[in-house]
Amino acid sequence: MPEQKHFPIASRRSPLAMKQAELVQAMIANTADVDASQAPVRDFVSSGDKNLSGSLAEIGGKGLFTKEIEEALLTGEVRFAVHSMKDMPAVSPPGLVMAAIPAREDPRDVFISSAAASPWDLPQGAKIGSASVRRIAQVLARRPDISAVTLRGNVQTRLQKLKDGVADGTFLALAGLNRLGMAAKATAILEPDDMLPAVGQGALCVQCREDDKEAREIAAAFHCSKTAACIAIERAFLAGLDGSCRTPIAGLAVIEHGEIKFRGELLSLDGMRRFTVTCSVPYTEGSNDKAEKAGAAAAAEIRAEAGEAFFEQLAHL
Ligand SMILES: NCc1[nH]cc(CCC(=O)O)c1CC(=O)O
Repeated sequence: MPEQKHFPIASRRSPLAMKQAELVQAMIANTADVDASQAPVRDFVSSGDKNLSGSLAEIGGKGLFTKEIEEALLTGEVRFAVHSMKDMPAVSPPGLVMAAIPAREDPRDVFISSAAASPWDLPQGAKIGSASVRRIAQVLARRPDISAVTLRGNVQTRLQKLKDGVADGTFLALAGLNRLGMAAKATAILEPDDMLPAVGQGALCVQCREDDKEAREIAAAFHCSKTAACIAIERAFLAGLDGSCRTPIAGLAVIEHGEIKFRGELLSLDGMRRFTVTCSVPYTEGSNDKAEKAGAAAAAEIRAEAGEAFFEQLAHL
């Protein structure tokens, strides 16, 4: 009798996370000698999802959304886990690997509001709702008159809170809206020059146990090496700066004419100080060494410009 293949996929329970896991389930079914029923999606409630009060920074930051799922991978309860790349901590926990980075969705942010066509057109003293220190700092940098309230929860919850009048506008990743078929909810798509996205935004991470050769081989078939090169430079930049979600950090790499072009940004929480760096390196398929070095160098450049006092101040908040 042939061996029964079983490749359960772990996901967070939110509608977006489940949708992302289903996308990966289809990739697995497409590439491997496995059908979807052999790769069921299992949902996990993370401590990040249970705790909807306060900002991400207050309740413990990155890692909060991935811990339970990583444990299930390590025990063998699941063979794959699907995460949003931007929620991944800078370092992989021991025993686990990023087995695949599928092709990236649109990395841009969107603005949602019934009060203005863009965040820059909001009335004087308007209130934005967000839990992202990056988005808040980026708005404050241009509109110091605007105030921010914490707005968390999944896409649906946030849209409802906006309707309830909790804030005059909010921001979401276009990738999430696209995957949920909800892009029509966007009032405006923000170009990276206007709002540089979070590192990893729009990309997924398919995680496996390091010693699970069979699962890793399946994942390799839907790995996108161009996306991975962009993620390599972005995450090296993030790691070189701090890596937590308490710091307003943005970064985006794109590949154009064989070059990886990167822009990174560091802001103070109030948006009053803003440091930008750009760099480019040749794209080499299959090797991300140069990309990683360039991301680390970009971080070092910004660190030197901002000065260590800038980081010490953040650490004491
Ligand atoms: N921080 C939560 C989170 N993690 C990933 C996404 C969106 C999907 C993506 O960036 O791939 C979101 C929601 C949002 O920022 O709107």
